[in-house]
Amino acid sequence: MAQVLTHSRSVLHWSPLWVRSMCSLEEQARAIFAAAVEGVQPDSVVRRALQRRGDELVVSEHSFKLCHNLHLVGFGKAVLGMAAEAERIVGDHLVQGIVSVPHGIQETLQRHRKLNMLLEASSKIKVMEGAKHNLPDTDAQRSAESIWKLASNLTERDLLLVLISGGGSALLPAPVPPITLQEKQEVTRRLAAAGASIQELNTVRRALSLLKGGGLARSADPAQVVGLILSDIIGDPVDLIASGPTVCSETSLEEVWAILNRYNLSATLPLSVKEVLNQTGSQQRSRLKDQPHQVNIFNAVIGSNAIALECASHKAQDLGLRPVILSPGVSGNVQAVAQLYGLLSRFACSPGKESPELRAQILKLGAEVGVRSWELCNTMEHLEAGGQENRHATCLLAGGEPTVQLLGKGRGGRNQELALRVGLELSRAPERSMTMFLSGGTDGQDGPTEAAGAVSDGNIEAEAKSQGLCIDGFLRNNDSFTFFSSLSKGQKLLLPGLTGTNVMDVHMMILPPPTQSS
Ligand SMILES: Nc1ncnc2c1ncn2[C@@H]1O[C@H](COP(=O)(O)OP(=O)(O)OP(=O)(O)O)[C@@H](O)[C@H]1O
Ligand SMILES: O=C(O)[C@H](O)CO
Repeated sequence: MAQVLTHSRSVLHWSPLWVRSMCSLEEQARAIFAAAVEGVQPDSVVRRALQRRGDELVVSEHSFKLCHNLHLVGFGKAVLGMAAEAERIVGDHLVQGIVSVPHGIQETLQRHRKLNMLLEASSKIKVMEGAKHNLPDTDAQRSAESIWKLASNLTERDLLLVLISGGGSALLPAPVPPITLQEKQEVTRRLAAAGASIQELNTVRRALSLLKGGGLARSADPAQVVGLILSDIIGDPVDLIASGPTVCSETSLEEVWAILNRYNLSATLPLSVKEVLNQTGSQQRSRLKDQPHQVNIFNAVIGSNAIALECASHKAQDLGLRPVILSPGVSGNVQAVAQLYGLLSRFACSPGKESPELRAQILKLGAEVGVRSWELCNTMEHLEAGGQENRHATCLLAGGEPTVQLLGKGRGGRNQELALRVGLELSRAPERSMTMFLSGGTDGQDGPTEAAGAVSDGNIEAEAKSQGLCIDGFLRNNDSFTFFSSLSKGQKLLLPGLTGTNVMDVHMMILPPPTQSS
């Protein structure tokens, strides 16, 4: 492409050629995001993971005998679609099922015409809604009791298929007596408000619950348990996703107390919680009085951020781009994540000329946001090779769940804030860059907003200025949704609607070959 910037970085000087090219990059970025989400739809993940071979059910090369002995339970935001597909696959081998799903989800899926995620009228699966606002409530507790009863009545000839996805912890509350639901909820609420991570939160939840931390699988013994898990936690830790009801974990009470101490909660815990956490090993064993010596459990992660990135990568290739996957584990402060993407764009803009300082800065920032140095080195190698090859644009893909420090009172989400911050990095970079950035939540909802995320590029600061919008002000107030809604009539927002799945966020940078970008 010829010279694309005619004079300065001001919006008034971007050539029509440049604007056209950016539009098509944006369309490509949106299509790649759609492919990432499509690849982790609840029905597609179940279809890929679960096969029928005659009277056998096959999951990741493991086969289980079917003889009208299959029982199904599920809990989480995506399990309705998973259950619908599982029922289509197992047919009349299904005896009964119960799924605990978010309040209002059936009506929402109907409204969005996601009919393949709904059960047939003749379904043998009972749908129980609960956990309004993602908080465990008495409806969810009733669902948990029904699920426990179903599991406890199984025999050794039965197969229990357990469908698990994010949001499952709130949808399967079963506090250890004498802890009440309100007390358990209060402990988790206070931990979350104090800034505890999901790993810390679920470690505590496991210790206070009858069904979490393998309790559900234990209650199903001697039946064979098969857990199919759609992961919404970085690294796909099966013992922590939905607090691991099918993973018999040895929760160390020291670890639980350490977490409660870390957030200064130990002294003010309800007495019932202290009582349960102070139980001796033998008291705990008698609480789980039917605890078997060996439980037959098989767990498989069937959908994850990494799988979404793979699907995105295939789409990018189909569109003629060079896909490079950075990491599915991006975490940490959104500001640091934005800086890292800004630096990677700079790196890609100057192949062969990058300074050792730039490389060192990238490695340092990467470590702060959960990206390992081998992932960064691998990515930089690909970016260099792409620069030398000089033909195709590179599509850099990453995923995870960064965090936003909420200081303002505006409306936004971590994806929109990230897109805005990366746009600013690109706008203020010393090199002219045609990099296009996209960040989106795979569930279709970014924070308390209607959008999943947004796209941005190095033109955003000038564009905002020409429309009287001051980016720094919006950022100070965590008001990224209001910003993107106002900018160019909301054209940069990503609005896929509710997707029915959730494997955290997808980040994407499309980096044109250096001759086009500098
Ligand atoms: N005004 C805002 N600006 C930026 N981020 C925000 C804002 N308000 C909330 N958030 C962030 O949005 C996140 C919560 O939104 P969301 O419900 O999409 O999270 P989630 O982790 O994807 O939830 P789930 O996994 O249960 O779907 C929190 O990380 C919070 O910091
Ligand atoms: O349900 C939960 O615990 C969270 O979504 C993490 O899996």
